[in-house]
Amino acid sequence: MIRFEAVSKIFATNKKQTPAVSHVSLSIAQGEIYGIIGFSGAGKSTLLRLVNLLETPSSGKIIVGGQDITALKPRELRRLRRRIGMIFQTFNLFNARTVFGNIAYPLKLAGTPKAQIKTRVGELLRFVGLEDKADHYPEQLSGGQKQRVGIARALATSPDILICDEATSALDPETTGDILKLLKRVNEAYGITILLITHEMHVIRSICDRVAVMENGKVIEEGSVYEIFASPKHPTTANFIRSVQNDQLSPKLLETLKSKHQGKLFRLVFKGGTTSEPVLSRAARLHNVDFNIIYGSIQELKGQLFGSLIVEFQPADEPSSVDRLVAQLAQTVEVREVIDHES
Ligand SMILES: Nc1ncnc2c1ncn2[C@@H]1O[C@H](COP(=O)(O)OP(=O)(O)OP(=O)(O)O)[C@@H](O)[C@H]1O
Repeated sequence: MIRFEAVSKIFATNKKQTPAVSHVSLSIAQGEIYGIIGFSGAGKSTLLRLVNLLETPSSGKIIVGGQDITALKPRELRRLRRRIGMIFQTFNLFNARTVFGNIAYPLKLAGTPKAQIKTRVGELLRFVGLEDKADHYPEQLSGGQKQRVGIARALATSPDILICDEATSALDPETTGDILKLLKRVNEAYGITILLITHEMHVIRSICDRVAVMENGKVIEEGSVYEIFASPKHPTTANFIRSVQNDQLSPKLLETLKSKHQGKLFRLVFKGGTTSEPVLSRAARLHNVDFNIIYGSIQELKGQLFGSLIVEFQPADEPSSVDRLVAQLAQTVEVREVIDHES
């Protein structure tokens, strides 16, 4: 659906060259929700804006729906842009137009007859849950409601692709959750491919199928959300994951735990189909070791379990039983003893 082939974008200002995007190659399949994550300045916005040619690439090809868009004539480009809806962090609504007027705007531009506009806007208002707000002005709406209007407007011309530029970054956590659910519904109900950029890993975890991690204009890691969460390869990716995992011990917390617990501490990392309880309790019973789950979390991600626990093992009789337990657990989960601060 969308393919970047060795795409670069260099901004040239006052004799200074800024390579915002460097040799990026990516493929986004039809119907997928694809996330691009990175810190500020990584090049995410520039990459997103290349999809509808709000920026033109310095080199490389961008293929959308089988067409190399860098070669489009102005008229074809206008047609392409109608197939790509866009929503923004700051909503970008027209303050002087009502909610109805905002959503109707792209349809008016496309020359849609009045009666058809009325029907379509009505449908969209129902879809985003704002039927009662048609005559309100943006300043009378909350941030979440404004973004719903932004989404309805972006969907007005029935695009195949929706691109989202930090669409939830200005919203509180609860409203963020509602907007993410709405985006998921957009994807499922209309089969629209969604490409979003964010600096928040929880956004990726909530709705994306695949993710690319960007740093200094480059894609440093790419894959399914599960693969990336379960086995991050790049330290920046691991940092993003830590920001939502809440299973890392600070040196201070480790000290406190060690002073309270006499047994050995182990981190058990669960990936894929293993479940925490039966694996752990069965093995502990077999080897006559008491266990105590101290810290961590296991969660479901894309239908698979994933996460880690810090567990204390205390042998009921002989100390070597802990070694045998660890050897058995290591066949199904990753096990490592927690001795010092974990980096
Ligand atoms: N129009 C421009 N002219 C010159 N430099 C630019 C321009 N737009 C972006 N840049 C530079 O390109 C780099 C990438 O910027 P970009 O906005 O794409 O990153 P980002 O990951 O989206 O960051 P943020 O989340 O802060 O927007 C930065 O160094 C930025 O300063």
